[in-house]
Amino acid sequence: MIELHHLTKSYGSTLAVDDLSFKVEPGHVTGFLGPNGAGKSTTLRLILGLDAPTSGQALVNGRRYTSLRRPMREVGALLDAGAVHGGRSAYDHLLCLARSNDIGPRRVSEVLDQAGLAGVARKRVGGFSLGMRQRLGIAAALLGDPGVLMFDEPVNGLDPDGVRWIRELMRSLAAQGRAILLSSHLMSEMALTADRIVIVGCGRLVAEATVTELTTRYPSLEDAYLALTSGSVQYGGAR
Ligand SMILES: Nc1ncnc2c1ncn2[C@@H]1O[C@H](COP(=O)(O)OP(=O)(O)OP(=O)(O)O)[C@@H](O)[C@H]1O
Repeated sequence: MIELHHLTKSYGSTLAVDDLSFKVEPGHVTGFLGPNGAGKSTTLRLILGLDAPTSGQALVNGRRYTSLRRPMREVGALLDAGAVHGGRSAYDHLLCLARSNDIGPRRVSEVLDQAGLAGVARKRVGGFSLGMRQRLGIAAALLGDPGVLMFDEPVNGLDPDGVRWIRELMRSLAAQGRAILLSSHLMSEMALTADRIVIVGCGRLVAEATVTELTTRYPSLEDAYLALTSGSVQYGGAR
């Protein structure tokens, strides 16, 4: 479970996250939506201890990320699939991560298999396509078999087969009782994958509802999103 309590982060005069409170419960895929610059990535970074909140707190299983003894066993995350050493093989990349968290090599092979990368496990990551890097990032997130998982735009660069794989993976991870936080701008995919939605705008909570509630009140999830965020779009193009 992820819990945010009045989470706030400012960078100079920019209030990136503003008094944000919500929970990501086990057994659900919670979609995390908001316009560009709404504070989604900052929130994910704060949950992972990659940045410190100005005030408030983000807890994973009741504790701050930085106080988790073996963090990969509690929470896995895909934030930036490009952040990988290109000179290493996929297997070696995952093995390094595994060793730092007391995870054995058998698990490395399991997640490579699960991510469909077993055939390229010994190839250098530098030669991977964007979709293959996404798959590797997902394999890394799964490495510690964590109960909490966070994914930032996981379908970026994936082909239709990969998109369906991600959708089914997210749903099966939730069905196993894990808490999944999924950030994406792809409304059609979100409607098929998530069952709960949190929408932020200008760092603040705009809406928290089930997909069913939103699609009952509005013609589609996209319509709900556009109506609810109309006042908080900072970078809208001319129409
Ligand atoms: N390290 C930083 N230093 C200064 N400002 C930052 C930093 N990180 C984020 N910001 C600012 O905080 C705000 C929220 O950014 P953030 O990346 O969290 O938004 P987002 O919802 O993830 O956007 P997108 O959908 O475009 O990825 C933006 O105004 C951004 O410019």
